[in-house]
Amino acid sequence: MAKHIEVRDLNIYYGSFRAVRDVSMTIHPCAITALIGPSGCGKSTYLRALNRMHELVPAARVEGEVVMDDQDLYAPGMDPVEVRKHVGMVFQRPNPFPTMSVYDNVAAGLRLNHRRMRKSEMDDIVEESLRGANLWEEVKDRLDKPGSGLSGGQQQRLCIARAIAVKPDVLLMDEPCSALDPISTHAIEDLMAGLKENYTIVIVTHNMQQAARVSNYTGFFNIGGTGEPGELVEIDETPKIFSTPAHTSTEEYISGRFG
Ligand SMILES: Nc1ncnc2c1ncn2[C@@H]1O[C@H](COP(=O)(O)OP(=O)(O)OP(=O)(O)O)[C@@H](O)[C@H]1O
Repeated sequence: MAKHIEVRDLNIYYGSFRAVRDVSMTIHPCAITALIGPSGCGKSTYLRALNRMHELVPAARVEGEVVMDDQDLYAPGMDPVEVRKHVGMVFQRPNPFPTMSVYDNVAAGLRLNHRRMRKSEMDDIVEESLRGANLWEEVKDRLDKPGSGLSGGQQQRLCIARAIAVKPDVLLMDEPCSALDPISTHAIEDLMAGLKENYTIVIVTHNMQQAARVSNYTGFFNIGGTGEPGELVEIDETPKIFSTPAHTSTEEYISGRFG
């Protein structure tokens, strides 16, 4: 079930370096929120803080709150592994497990998460996830073949199927189309449009046309200068950000004057 997220005063560090300063935002359920901004402004760092992946980097830490439907993901005692089950992630480069079959790639998370599951039940979830990722028709006759044998766009949809198989509430996507050709990009964008009916989706993208095409809300991040932390300049409904943003720097960025 798609969840509402309230981020409050998030500061994100790598050791003593503060990469992201004081971000607060509302992330709406059943909608796509795009994060845009120049290189190094902390978009990916911020995205990884939303499912507690940031802390996997040695000496990395986060201050502030990420409240998902009243539950602070950073509350004491909250298990980060449990958080990552509810907040799934799709990365820039398709990263299927190379030696695993298409089927096993989708089943991998389920096998980790669930106690015993009947084969027929597993088959159903694998099919449902591949259908959900718009890939079933292309792979249903090669489920036992290696996932690495698929095209780049198919591999990325396989990774999305793997992410949704465990039924997360939120899907984080870090530039999911940057390694893909235009046709595969189009397929992923179509897929996102369908997925948002059931998920809260946050996507980092360098491609402003993509943000404008797929997202309902857009957040613009910027950075004061080298060594300075990234900050959220503004977030609003996407048409508003791309037509009448509140800040000059947003207008300059989306019109291509920097970044
Ligand atoms: N593992 C790390 N250790 C130390 N600093 C890091 C690490 N990863 C990122 N940073 C720094 O944190 C800042 C934000 O980086 P981040 O990758 O989040 O930016 P970004 O906006 O996603 O950039 P891009 O658009 O180029 O992917 C940068 O100054 C970067 O050098």
